[in-house]
Amino acid sequence: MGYPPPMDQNALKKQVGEAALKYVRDGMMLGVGTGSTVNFFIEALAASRIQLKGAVSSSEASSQRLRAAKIEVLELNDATTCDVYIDGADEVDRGLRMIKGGGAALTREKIVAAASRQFVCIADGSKLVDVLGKFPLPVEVIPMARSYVAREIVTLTGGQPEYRIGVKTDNGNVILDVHGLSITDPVKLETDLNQITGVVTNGIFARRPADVLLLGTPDGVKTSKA
Ligand SMILES: O=C[C@H](O)[C@H](O)[C@H](O)COP(=O)(O)O
Repeated sequence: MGYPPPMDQNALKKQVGEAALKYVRDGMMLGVGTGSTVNFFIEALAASRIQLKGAVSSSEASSQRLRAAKIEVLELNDATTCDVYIDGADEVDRGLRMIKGGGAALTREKIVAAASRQFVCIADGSKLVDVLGKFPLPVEVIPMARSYVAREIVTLTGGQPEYRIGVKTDNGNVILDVHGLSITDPVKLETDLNQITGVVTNGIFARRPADVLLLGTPDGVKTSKA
């Protein structure tokens, strides 16, 4: 006996999900992301006494969880803006730029993030990287353009796009995951990929990075600001 057992990834996700409550106040319009880390945040929010004005959700899955927690979910068009957006990431760098979309929710996430005053990213320590791209980059594509877009991505990036078989986004589109990238200029690649006809959006969040990163580590939650 002596040393406590190491914290597993889920314990670290729970830790940051709970820590994110600090950024949420009564009367706020809250943007809510998608994924296992956000699910811990929704649990913590449901158990808290915080009375929101409402929430805007980035996926059908998160909307269901919010409603189950008796939190009113509004359309972004009705809410107009969100005070804070809380979401996870598949990778995040020290400039608080991210890769997102491992759960196929990237487009709605990017929209809600864009319409929010503050973006708080919550992630376990394994998500922190020096250079984005080890995690295959998700790109949401209009179904009929899939092969064309895949060829254009090869030409543009040299990466290898892989069709995420059996997955349809909440917007009715498909996902290409691009392997083999080392993204040294995330703003440029985010912009360039979005110029390919048939791309809805890609999972680089660099033009609108997070404002705050809460990183779960065995030594506690580490906070970084942009
Ligand atoms: O599409 C999914 C989202 O971008 C998630 O935020 C991302 O995949 C991280 O998910 P998790 O918290 O489950 O690691």
